[in-house]
This record gives sequence, structure tokens and C-alpha cells, in this order.
Amino acid sequence: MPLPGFGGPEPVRSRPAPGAVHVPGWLSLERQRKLVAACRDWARGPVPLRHTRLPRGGVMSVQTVCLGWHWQPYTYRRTADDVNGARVAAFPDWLVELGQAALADAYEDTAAGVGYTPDTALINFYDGRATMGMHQDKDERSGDPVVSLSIGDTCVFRFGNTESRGRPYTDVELASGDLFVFGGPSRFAYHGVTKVRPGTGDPATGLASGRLNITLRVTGLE
Ligand SMILES: O=C(O)CCC(=O)C(=O)O
Ligand SMILES: [Fe+2]
Repeated sequence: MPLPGFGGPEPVRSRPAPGAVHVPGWLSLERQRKLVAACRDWARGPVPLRHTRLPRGGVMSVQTVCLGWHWQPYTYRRTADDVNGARVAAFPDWLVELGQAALADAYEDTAAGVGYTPDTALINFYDGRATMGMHQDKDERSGDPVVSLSIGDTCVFRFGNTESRGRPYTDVELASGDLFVFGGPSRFAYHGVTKVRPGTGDPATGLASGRLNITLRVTGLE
């Protein structure tokens, strides 16, 4: 019988497309706990965690709050004009440093993080039913990589190609603590979350249920 925490072979990194890297278990439990606590704080304001409204009247099933710049479909502003008009919380220096470390580790190149200065983060909370359709992150005016951190329940992350929402794509299980980076030729690839697996997260992260995803990005805006 496998011992708890020793349930099988260590998950290994994979590269579903050029410039796209999945690093399982990148965040320590302690780091995950700190990120969960920080996200709880940000979710309280100045702009609250909420379902983003889409231009045609629908709402997204995930709940989101932003740092640095507020993303609303399909632009970035300093203020959350579609929520409460407040200026979003600042993007902290420690999160810039985490992004730089993520790039160096994902690309196994100590220089890969040098000069990486993400200035916006989208913090997404998924309950057991939330999903995210295939889309490109293309409202940024920069080709710098996107750094994605996952905490809580495992999800199925579909990573595709730059041409269309369809095949070829790879389904990657993103578990708590996993890092996923997409840059270079994959920076503008379509991707989405097809499923969250309720009850798969470790409550020791501070997240009793659901999934948190944090993407760090460079807007290229002044
Ligand atoms: O939740 C994820 O893993 C992906 C989130 C995402 O694609 C986005 O916020 O644009
Ligand atoms: Fe995205």
C-alpha cells in the first residue's frame, strides 16, 4: 500500500509545445499557503473577487480579481470600471521575483528570468463547476511569457496551438503547486480549463475546496 505522499512515481515536467513547460510541484506547501493567504486578502478589495461580465451579457463561471492592471474583456485599465470603479491593488515586488524564478526553473536557464517584470496578475477561483473556454491571452502588448501557478483542486488544462481552438492540443493535469509557463512560439496559443476535479486539493494549503490559478503577465502598457 502506498504511503501518504508516496503514492507513486514523481510527476515529471513536460513540454506540450515549444516554449510551453509544465513543472509539477514547483511551489512548496509553505509558498502555496502564503499565496492562498495573499489571494484571500486581494479577493476582499479594493476590487472584490467577482464573475467577469462579458460584452454580450453573459458572465464567466470563474471568479477573478486582478493586480496591477484590471483586465476586463478585452482590455486592461488601472481601475475596475466594470465592477466598482476602484483602482486595483498594486503588483507586489515579491510576485515579480517569483515570476523571475519561475521562468529560470521552467526554462532551466538562470538568465531566462532576467528582465522579466510582470505588471499584472489575474487571480482566478474555480469552484467544482467552473471551466474556462479555449482562448488566447492576447490583450497584452508584449510577447513576454505568461507564468501560471495553480493551487487547490487539480484541473484539466487544455493547451493548444496558435491557429485555432481545435486540435492539436494536449490535456495536462494541473495539480496544486504546479507551474506552467507559456512563452516564445507558444505565447499566443489557445488554452482553457475543461474540468476541475473536486476534492483533489490538500486543505493544508488553506484552500478547503476549489482551485486557484494565478497568471503573471507583462501588459506592455504605460
Ligand atoms: O486557470 C488556468 O489554469 C488558466 C487561466 C487562464 O487561462 C486565464 O486566466 O487567462
Ligand atoms: Fe488564459
